Amino acid sequence: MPRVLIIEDEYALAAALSTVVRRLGAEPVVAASGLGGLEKAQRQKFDAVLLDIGLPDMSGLKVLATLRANPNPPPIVIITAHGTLDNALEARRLGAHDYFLKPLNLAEIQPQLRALLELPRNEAPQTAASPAPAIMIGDAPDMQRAFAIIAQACATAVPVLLTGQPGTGKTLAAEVIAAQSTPHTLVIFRSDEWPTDQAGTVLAQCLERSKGGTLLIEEVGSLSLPVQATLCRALAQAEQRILATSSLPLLEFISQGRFREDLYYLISVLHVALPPLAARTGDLPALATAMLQRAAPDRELPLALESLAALKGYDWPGNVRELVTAMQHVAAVCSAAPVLPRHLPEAISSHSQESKHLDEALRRALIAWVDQKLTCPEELIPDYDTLLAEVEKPLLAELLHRFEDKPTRLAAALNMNRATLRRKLRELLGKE
Ligand SMILES: Nc1ncnc2c1ncn2[C@@H]1O[C@H](COP(=O)(O)OP(=O)(O)OP(=O)(O)O)[C@@H](O)[C@H]1O
Repeated sequence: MPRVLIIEDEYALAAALSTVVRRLGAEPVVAASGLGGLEKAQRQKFDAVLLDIGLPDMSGLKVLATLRANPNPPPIVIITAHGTLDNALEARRLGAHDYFLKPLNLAEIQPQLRALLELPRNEAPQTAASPAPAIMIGDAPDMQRAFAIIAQACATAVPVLLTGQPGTGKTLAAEVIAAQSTPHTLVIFRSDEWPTDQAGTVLAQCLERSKGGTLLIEEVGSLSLPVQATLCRALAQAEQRILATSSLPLLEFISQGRFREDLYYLISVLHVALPPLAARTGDLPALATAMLQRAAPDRELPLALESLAALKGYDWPGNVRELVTAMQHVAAVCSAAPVLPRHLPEAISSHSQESKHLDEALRRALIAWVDQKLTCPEELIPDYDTLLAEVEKPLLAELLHRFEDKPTRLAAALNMNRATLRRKLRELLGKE
């Protein structure tokens, strides 16, 4: 029986990971600290290691390096709460096989772990017939909410509606859910690909083919009203699980009489809303790194800070799909690391030009402001700390606003000392 070492100090997470490992027919061994994990790894042979970066006694990266220094180390998957580029790149550099972001979506981990352990199919009855879907990346609060519902969907067989702009990952999320259903047969029907007169027939065929498995109806809002009526009747005695996606505003369609309300309720027992990429720019470093690794698996292509800034400044109308293409472009044109703004597609790199203009505008405004402060007798010139406080005040107010007025989130995101931040908020903004 394969053995998996779980080095994780959060008891609940270690227990959940143990369940996943056991479900895969492997034996979990848990260590709650880095040293404990290293000791266990010395004594026993493991087929895989799940390693938390944030351990109480030592850095997970240190544990990773030590484990990797052994002859024939097993594949090591990093679990990190901070989806930062640095962590991910460092873990990759040290030879980590993969990394997962906290909070974990156990449903996603299962296929990855199964592939890692290379379990034969008969030892792993839950294995998806189709290849395991790619892992979904996302640390943003909206993505975490979506993951929580995806996890619930994986645990039941009720219909799920997945909504979001094109390219936000609706199909990917549906594939993740279908891979967890038994059996795993997934039939996909794309409503907007068929002329109205054929859609009904093709849908009926798909309903027949997917019996006992899952039917994914893509762009359900494109179905004509007669086909919607047929679907409603079919769903009353559905012999398959129904997943549906929509990038169209179904509720608006209902009020306009273009979408049946009863069908909406039938297909949306669970509702996963996937946020647009521009609303979760914090996920861009991890997403872009993963896409780059996929596009250039044999090369390390870290993104320069200016390139990251350009990615964050762009509005991503094509969402994650556009990011996938952008990183394929980078892999094709960038021959030596790091990835610079000039390696990005034109539409995106022009945003870094925009940020240069902004920097220039700020510099000019600052010159004018300093001129004004210094235009007085020398003894009246404010001291440096006063000037600095005047600049820092609007900066802090703006940053705090961006982090929902939550100093703890601001401190974590900008790597600030929490006590220092609180003091500054009190002194500069009068916030307690
Ligand atoms: N959270 C994510 N993590 C990793 N990859 C993602 C994520 N979301 C989307 N992708 C990738 O982005 C691409 C587009 O995703 P997908 O096809 O699922 O979008 P969609 O919302 O179904 O689009 P459409 O509405 O056009 O059908 C795919 O390559 C998918 O693997």
